[in-house]
Amino acid sequence: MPHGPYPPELLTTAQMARADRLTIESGVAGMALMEKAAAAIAAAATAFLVKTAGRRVLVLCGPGNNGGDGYVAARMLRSQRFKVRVAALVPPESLRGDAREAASTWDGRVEDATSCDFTGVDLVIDALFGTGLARDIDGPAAVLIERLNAWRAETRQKIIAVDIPSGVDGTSGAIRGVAVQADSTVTFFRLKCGHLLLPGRLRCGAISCAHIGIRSTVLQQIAPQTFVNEPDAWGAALRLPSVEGHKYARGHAVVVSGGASHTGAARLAATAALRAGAGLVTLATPQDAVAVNAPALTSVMLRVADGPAGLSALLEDRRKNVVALGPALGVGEDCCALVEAALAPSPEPRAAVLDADVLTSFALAPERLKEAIANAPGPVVLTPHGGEFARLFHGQRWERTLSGAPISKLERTRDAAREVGAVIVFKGPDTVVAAPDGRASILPHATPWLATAGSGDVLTGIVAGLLAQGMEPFAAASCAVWMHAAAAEDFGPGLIADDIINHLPAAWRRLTATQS
Ligand SMILES: NC(=O)C1=CN([C@@H]2O[C@H](COP(=O)(O)OP(=O)(O)OC[C@H]3O[C@@H](n4cnc5c(N)ncnc54)[C@H](OP(=O)(O)O)[C@@H]3O)[C@@H](O)[C@H]2O)[C@@H](O)CC1
Ligand SMILES: [K+]
Repeated sequence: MPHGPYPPELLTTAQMARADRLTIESGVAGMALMEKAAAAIAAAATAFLVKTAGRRVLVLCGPGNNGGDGYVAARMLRSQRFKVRVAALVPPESLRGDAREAASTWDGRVEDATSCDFTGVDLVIDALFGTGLARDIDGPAAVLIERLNAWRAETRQKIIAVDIPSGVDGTSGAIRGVAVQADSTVTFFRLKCGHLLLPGRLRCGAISCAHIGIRSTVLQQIAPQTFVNEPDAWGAALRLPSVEGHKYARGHAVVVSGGASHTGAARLAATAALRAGAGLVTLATPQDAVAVNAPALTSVMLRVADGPAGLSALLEDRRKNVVALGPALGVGEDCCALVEAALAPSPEPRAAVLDADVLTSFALAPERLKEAIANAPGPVVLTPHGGEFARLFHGQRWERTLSGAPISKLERTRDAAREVGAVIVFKGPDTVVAAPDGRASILPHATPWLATAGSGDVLTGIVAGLLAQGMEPFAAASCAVWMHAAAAEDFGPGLIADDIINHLPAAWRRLTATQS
């Protein structure tokens, strides 16, 4: 699993190549970057070998600069008296540029990687393909990677990946044919999106990021729009309660309840909105559910709001600045009408969070949802999981471009956010948040225990609670995803949705510690 914290920006492979290029154009030799990259790899390998008393290292080198890093790391490890073998996919004489120069610094034997033997090896360094991977791997290289993975599974020996496990697409996280299963990955300058997106993330093991002499000022020209979802990315937008503030200054969220036999989800969302810091939260309940909701609430207020007219009347109070609906609301026309009431123009700004049954209800009429969002009196956040996303944005089912390049969850979320004009939280182990202006964040880690009933309802509530406090919507959605994961991590195994709510104070403590 990834280890954070990481530098905030995430790059595509094209952006990373540009960072390399800009650095080299500014007068830093490509070989100097490669030496530093290799030194980081050698340091990771040494730490592992010392810990495990291992001695024998096999470095697998590919046809580009990733292979170049491998040759230099091999030389460095041999100078520390480890027993190092190098096996390459192509003869060193066929290499070009920095990779050729790097290979020339290795004066030992170079074996043919496609027939190399793993027997007795303590550690493999995977320097086959990095950010230059351009197509699916097939033929002898694919067979080699399959043999390598089988060796690891059988012997439980370890693999360190140079930059990214070979076969993982650095931009999309897709597996291009086959991919190395690494135990750790040492990347350079900034993580790539493919390190955090599934399935790529699962191939990386623990990820570390080394500084190799690329200055962060190159990012001014590259202007990345994707960020690791950690407090560095959105902490500045947090609204912490002030000493002189009162509850109305922290906003008033309304959460809409389903009917009498479907009330729990909305109560989870409402309680989570309070814990996320909303000053007041009202549960808008149909008359038939009052008797169920009333005894189950304490700090959340209860108001009857029957149908779209009832909700419109409730929202006439201009202090109610956020409305959340979807959890257990029921799928169908009634649900769509409630959403239209919630998003109806209003003299005061009012944000909305739409989840669950709302997303399914509009699956057959996405244009209608788009129109309601366009006329809404404030920002809108949609929080689909994979199934809801696929239903609502079925036009975006393609996973590859016409040229065969994978289209990532990140790009699909970004396109959908632009298309619908709302911030989208595409949930999953690699939750992506994207804004219509192109900004996006990816959650670097989430406990599998978060996949539990009601977890999504709690997330909806946290987003609503942060929006109520006036947080900018992309930051609010990203922060909510982070807090949700942090609370779950704090609780640990056995988690149920109620525990996420109860552990939000721990997430707040972690968050405020990063801000001081
Ligand atoms: N100076 C720098 O820039 C620095 C770069 N650094 C390091 O360089 C790495 C990037 O290097 P890179 O751009 O040379 O790409 P890399 O990943 O080695 O592969 C390209 C080669 O693979 C080939 N190929 C592609 N796909 C294939 C496939 N499916 N099956 C078979 N072949 C395939 C492709 O062939 P082609 O497409 O040209 O036919 C080409 O020959 C980066 O990850 C980092 O480790 C660091 O040292 C810091 C300084
Ligand atoms: K690699």
